[in-house]
Amino acid sequence: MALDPTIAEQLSRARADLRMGLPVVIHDCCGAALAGAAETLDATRLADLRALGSPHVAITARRAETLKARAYDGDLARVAVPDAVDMGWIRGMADPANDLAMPMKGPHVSLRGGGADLSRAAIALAKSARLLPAAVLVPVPDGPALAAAHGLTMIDATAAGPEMEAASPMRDVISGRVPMAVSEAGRVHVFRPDNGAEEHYAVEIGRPPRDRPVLARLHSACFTGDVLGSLKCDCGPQLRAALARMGEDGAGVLLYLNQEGRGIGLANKMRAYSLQDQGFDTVEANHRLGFEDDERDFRIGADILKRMGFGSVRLLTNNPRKVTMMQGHGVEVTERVPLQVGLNPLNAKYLDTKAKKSGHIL
Ligand SMILES: Nc1nc2c(ncn2[C@@H]2O[C@H](COP(=O)(O)OP(=O)(O)OP(=O)(O)O)[C@@H](O)[C@H]2O)c(=O)[nH]1
Ligand SMILES: [Zn+2]
Repeated sequence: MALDPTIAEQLSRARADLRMGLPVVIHDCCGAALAGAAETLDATRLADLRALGSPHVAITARRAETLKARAYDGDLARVAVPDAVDMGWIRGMADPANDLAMPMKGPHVSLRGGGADLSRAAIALAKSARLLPAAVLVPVPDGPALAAAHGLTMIDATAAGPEMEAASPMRDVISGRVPMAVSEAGRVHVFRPDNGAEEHYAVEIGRPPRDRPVLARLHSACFTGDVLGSLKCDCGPQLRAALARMGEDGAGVLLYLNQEGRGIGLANKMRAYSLQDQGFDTVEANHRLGFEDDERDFRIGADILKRMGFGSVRLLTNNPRKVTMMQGHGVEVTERVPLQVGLNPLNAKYLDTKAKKSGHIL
């Protein structure tokens, strides 16, 4: 029936559940598990999980490396939750905040064999909910019965994998005129993905012709830099310089993509900042949290540009990866236009790390 939620809709519900601390049922051909996010599960719900069997905590191989836990499943590790531990232990497995002050005591017992697909889906869900990429799972004999009995969201891991990998169709919801300091001919377009994820915005300056390369900027949201004027990064000055340049030229398009913290969300970015205060650089901090260096989905930017009718761009960026990604997703980059602004004593090391480890051109 058309009223039945699609897998994309079920995943969106599951993200909301996990953010609230409510476990979800994940199943595939071979079994089922009850899964909660390590960040949000509480003691009562952990007790509920324990009443059903022996839980394990699933963490990414990046996080496992820091904890010295064996990642037998390649990209992830499933670590048995000892009987005597409480939620503090589970949070310690997921959150590196106290790694240095109070290291987690091993040895950690990693599970081996038996398949890790349900754990993989649970980590991917936690990550896409912008939580720490770690989940607590307990195998259950009859997933559908458990979900029905308690009104829990149920996810088919086999369908969820490809759905989470796929780019969600984006709707052009509305646009409105916004006169701006850099140009009175400003217009903001709002794009909404079908899968219930964040909206993204396109700021169009003037009326750039669609049949010629447009001056374009893909700007990833940075609340601290864009709004607060943080000196830890160069985002605020880059945002303003890009808009100013488009204003001077009389035409351009700036995509404001809600991919805060290179796609890990503001809470996780603040966790990364705390680690940076402990001496780790921007890339190491992401890894200790269990993330990759850059978790952004660059297809979103390419899709929005194409939907607006732009097939080729002069891209304002210092990041060669953005150029490759645009080309790979059907947007021709006729020129990379450097955007080097906002260097200050407090972000010099950060920019140096981006040049050395992430290939940015200084
Ligand atoms: N995870 C994480 N994200 C950060 C950090 N500092 C800034 N960001 C985010 O990084 C994104 C900006 O990415 P950058 O790498 O500065 O720039 P870029 O967009 O890849 O490249 P340019 O086009 O040259 O600016 C924004 O989403 C910021 O919120 C940090 O230390 N850790
Ligand atoms: Zn920033």
